[in-house]
Amino acid sequence: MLTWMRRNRSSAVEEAEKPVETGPGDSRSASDPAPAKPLLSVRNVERSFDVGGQKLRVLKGINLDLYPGQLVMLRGRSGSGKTTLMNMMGGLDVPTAGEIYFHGNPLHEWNDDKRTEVRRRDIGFIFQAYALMPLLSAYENVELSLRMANAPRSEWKNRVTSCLELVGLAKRMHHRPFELSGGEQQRVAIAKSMAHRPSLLLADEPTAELDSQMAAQVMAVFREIVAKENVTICMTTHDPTILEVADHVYEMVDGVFVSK
Ligand SMILES: Nc1ncnc2c1ncn2[C@@H]1O[C@H](COP(=O)(O)OP(=O)(O)OP(=O)(O)O)[C@@H](O)[C@H]1O
Repeated sequence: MLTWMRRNRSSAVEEAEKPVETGPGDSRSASDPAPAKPLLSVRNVERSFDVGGQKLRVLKGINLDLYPGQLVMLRGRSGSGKTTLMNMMGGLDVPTAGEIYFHGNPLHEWNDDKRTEVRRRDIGFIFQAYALMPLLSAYENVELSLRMANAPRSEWKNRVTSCLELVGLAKRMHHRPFELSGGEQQRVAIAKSMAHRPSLLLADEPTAELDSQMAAQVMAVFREIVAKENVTICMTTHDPTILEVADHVYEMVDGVFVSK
């Protein structure tokens, strides 16, 4: 219950948490608010796997900060290490070396149970394949995520309805996945991933299965969620046509970030 209420922030707080743009022309005075703290920080992260007795170095010293209210993209060739990094940002895996802080907490030091708890409460995942329950309607799929997050039952109806409205599916609420297009199914998956009010949404190739028009709709929904829900979205993509929607793009080549 507390968790649920904690995420219902006032708009004043949301404004205060937005990142402050700084740059060469920035003329912030002493009275201006301090820059926002990162929601998630990745510091010198490395990840290796043992493959057939050999050490395979996949991530070779990654640094990244995600701020509240940002849409960030990771771009790179297949095999460059994007999913490996996302798995660690979401607490599904831990680095071989380096540190990951989520809300200032050392995710890299936490055991599996503690990371699972944070994941359930405060992180949402969106995958390339939509991960919906086939026999449940769009409404029931989204409701399921509130049940699993132990949100109070009295909140379910309003929250499910508003999430499905936000992704533009108010009129498709009672359709089951097979009665929806790929783009609509992905938008249900987005509504499902954000219903419990996570502060971070991680999306691995969310537009890979979609045509360009459906991909554009999904990206418009992402921008809307970032603006209205005070959530940070980090997604991977191969698609150069959607990069302009991002606040920041990290380009990954062979386990390191390179400047574009
Ligand atoms: N558990 C694992 N054990 C061994 N090797 C792994 C493991 N996970 C990932 N790898 C290897 O790490 C490399 C990077 O994989 P990763 O899935 O992170 O790339 P990616 O950039 O997300 O690729 P794609 O765009 O195709 O999804 C690949 O060579 C992969 O085979």
